[in-house]
Amino acid sequence: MSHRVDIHSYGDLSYPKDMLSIIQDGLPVLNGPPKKVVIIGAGMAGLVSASLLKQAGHTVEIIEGNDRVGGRIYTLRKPFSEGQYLDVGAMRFPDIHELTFSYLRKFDLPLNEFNNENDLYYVNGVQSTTTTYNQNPNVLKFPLAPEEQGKTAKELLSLAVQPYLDLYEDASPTEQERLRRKFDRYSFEGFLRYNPIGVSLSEGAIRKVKVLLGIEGFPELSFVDILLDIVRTVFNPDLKFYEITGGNDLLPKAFLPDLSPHILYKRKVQQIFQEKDGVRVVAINRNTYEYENFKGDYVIVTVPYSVMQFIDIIPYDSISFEKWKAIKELSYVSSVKIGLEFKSRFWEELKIANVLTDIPLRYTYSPSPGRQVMLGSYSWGANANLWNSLPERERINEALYGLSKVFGKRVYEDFTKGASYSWSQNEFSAGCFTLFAPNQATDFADRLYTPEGDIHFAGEHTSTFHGWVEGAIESAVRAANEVNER
Ligand SMILES: Cc1cc2nc3c(=O)[nH]c(=O)nc-3n(C[C@H](O)[C@H](O)[C@H](O)COP(=O)(O)OP(=O)(O)OC[C@H]3O[C@@H](n4cnc5c(N)ncnc54)[C@H](O)[C@@H]3O)c2cc1C
Ligand SMILES: N[C@@H](Cc1ccccc1)C(=O)O
Repeated sequence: MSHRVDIHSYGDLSYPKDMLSIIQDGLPVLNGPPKKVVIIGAGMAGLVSASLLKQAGHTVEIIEGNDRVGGRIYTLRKPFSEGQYLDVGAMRFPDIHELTFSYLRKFDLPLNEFNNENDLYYVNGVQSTTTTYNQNPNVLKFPLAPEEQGKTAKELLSLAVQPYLDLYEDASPTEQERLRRKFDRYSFEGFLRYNPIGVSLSEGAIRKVKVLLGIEGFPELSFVDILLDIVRTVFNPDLKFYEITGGNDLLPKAFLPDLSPHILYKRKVQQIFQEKDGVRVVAINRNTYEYENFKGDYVIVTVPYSVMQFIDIIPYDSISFEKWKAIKELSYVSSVKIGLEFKSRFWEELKIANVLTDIPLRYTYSPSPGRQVMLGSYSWGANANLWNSLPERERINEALYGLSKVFGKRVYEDFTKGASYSWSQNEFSAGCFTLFAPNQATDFADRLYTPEGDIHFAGEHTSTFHGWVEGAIESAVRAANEVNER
């Protein structure tokens, strides 16, 4: 699979070229009077759009429901020891995400490589190093058809999707859009079973692909979105991943010296009024439980559409039926992460850092040197919902038990403290990130991001990089440019 993730960007700015120049040189300072812009949400989309608009001379006010900036970039430091932490939200940045790296460099944040390599499979009751598996893929005992024998999950997936990629890879953006829509009706599982243009895989081969390429939790979701967002990034061995040394929350926090005076925390927005002279945002102040009004010429909403359903827009029909449909139907994936702090880095003795398994853990990532908090379990979709059934204490016990099957009783001897985070139980996201269901790319198309009246929309869900910080930034640059040009 090719190194570059194919890019189609919404709006009239090119990705990454136009967007990089805006990040580096600012928005064009237009000759109109400065505008008052209310921005809802202080995650990356809110922070980037606010910083660009402020730099271009506009007045910005950021209304944030939580008590911190960052949103789904969240570095959990309590209850871990001093200097220890777990990124329970965004944890890795692929080096092809040029907008993200533009900000990491702009703020001169210290980076270290994120070890994204899988060392061990524990699947179908079999433990095998990745090396052994690559030499003999049959070692994991998936029941395969004769012509599938000896093939890795990546080879099986290529059998099925390469004809689509061959069509797509060198096509024009218009042709790529047509192809995306043509295959938008397929779920990932559906494409592999009824393959419209390639080899249909056996049931055993489909399970092998789902488990080993991270789709097991949401095979019912869009083939096209999953292929672009996960398979060709997270499981792409050609990409290098990085993290911020000290925690990824240092990225949103880097905006604070400039934006702190403009952020109001613990204000949960409940209504947006579109009025003759602009917009009025009503929020409940979580300190005083009083309602507060914020007026502006325009508003940029960066809130995930999942929780956007708790916000009224008045008049209701001041935004289109199609936009309401997108807000009410857009698919969000759940995710649970479990952090376990240990006295030692015992996994180094076994030379096993990252594990991919079909037991409830699903993915285990060991921390970079100097850190003792392991991401004991990281799961998505249905696999995450399994963990949502457990109270915190049980989640930690089950995660330790799962790890002990790989790492032995050292897990219990060295364990000191743990914590879990479930994103579907977060009132400010009600999920982890967007992943289209079949037909949603076609159904929603441009409606996801287009402004309506004086309301503009940003956030990873309105971007072409669902589930990545890159998407939040891309959407923020687009939305800030839209407002700046009005
Ligand atoms: C578990 C997990 C793992 C991830 N891994 C990666 C990764 O490794 N690499 C990567 O690049 N990306 C990753 N992502 C995706 C990345 O974190 C997001 O795409 C990005 O942070 C989203 O930014 P945003 O500004 O669009 O939304 P958010 O960060 O969600 O910001 C929205 C803001 O709005 C606020 N808000 C919500 N409702 C209201 C309201 N009613 N009133 C006021 N404020 C409100 C929220 O508190 C939040 O601060 C991951 C996400 C999760 C959850
Ligand atoms: N950004 C997520 C990967 C992801 C993106 C989009 C959909 C699903 C998963 C991570 O790195 O963990």
